[in-house]
Amino acid sequence: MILTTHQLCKGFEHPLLQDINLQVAQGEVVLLLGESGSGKSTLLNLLAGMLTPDSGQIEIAGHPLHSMNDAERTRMRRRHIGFIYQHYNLIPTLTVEENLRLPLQLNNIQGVEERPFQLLERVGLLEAAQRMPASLSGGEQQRVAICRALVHSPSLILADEPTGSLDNVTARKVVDLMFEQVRALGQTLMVVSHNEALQTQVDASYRLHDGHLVPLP
Ligand SMILES: Nc1ncnc2c1ncn2[C@@H]1O[C@H](COP(=O)(O)OP(=O)(O)OP(=O)(O)O)[C@@H](O)[C@H]1O
Repeated sequence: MILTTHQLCKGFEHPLLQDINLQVAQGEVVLLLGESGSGKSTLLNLLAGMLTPDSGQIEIAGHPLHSMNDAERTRMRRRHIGFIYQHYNLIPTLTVEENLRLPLQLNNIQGVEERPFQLLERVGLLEAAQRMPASLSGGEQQRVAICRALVHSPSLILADEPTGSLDNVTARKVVDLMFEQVRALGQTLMVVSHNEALQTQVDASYRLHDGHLVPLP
């Protein structure tokens, strides 16, 4: 398993996530649905090591996230997680190419100098390599962000409402492209969305409801 959680619990003023048990295998694409405020982003942030659980365990690629200190969790996140945000979160002062080189530099990954260009070509944005993010449309920025999440071949890609800022037509194209690239590269993805129709495009779907993770048929 690439991702395992055991009896994971998290609350703020009130209990939010209760006894979350989840298993995701290498290469699986998983959809997480749930009403606004049900805790979807909180669960993703726990899996990314950006929040710590109140109790329970999280293992990513066999590494026990729950028992790591802050520095270890940051290293783990950089190396093993690719994150796709609703608002793209590209670094505005770096070119598209430089944005894609950053995960490689942070992880000291060498010998893959062509990889940013190969990924940009796959998403139809090779000509945009030297442009600044602000000069790209929202859909184009999200295609770059998908490349950034894939570039260091992380164990797990987490996407939090990746099409939430896009119009319907662009959203559809971007999400299709994200699934296509993730599957072509054999990557593992967990995507949060409000779009129930995505259930037909994934391997497993869950709904967060009343603090519990309910598998959908
Ligand atoms: N750091 C925090 N401190 C206090 N409360 C928080 C914190 N983070 C999240 N919450 C609360 O936890 C609940 C769940 O938030 P979360 O963002 O995980 O929901 P969500 O399912 O992703 O919602 P949406 O679909 O609207 O993005 C909300 O009531 C939110 O206010």
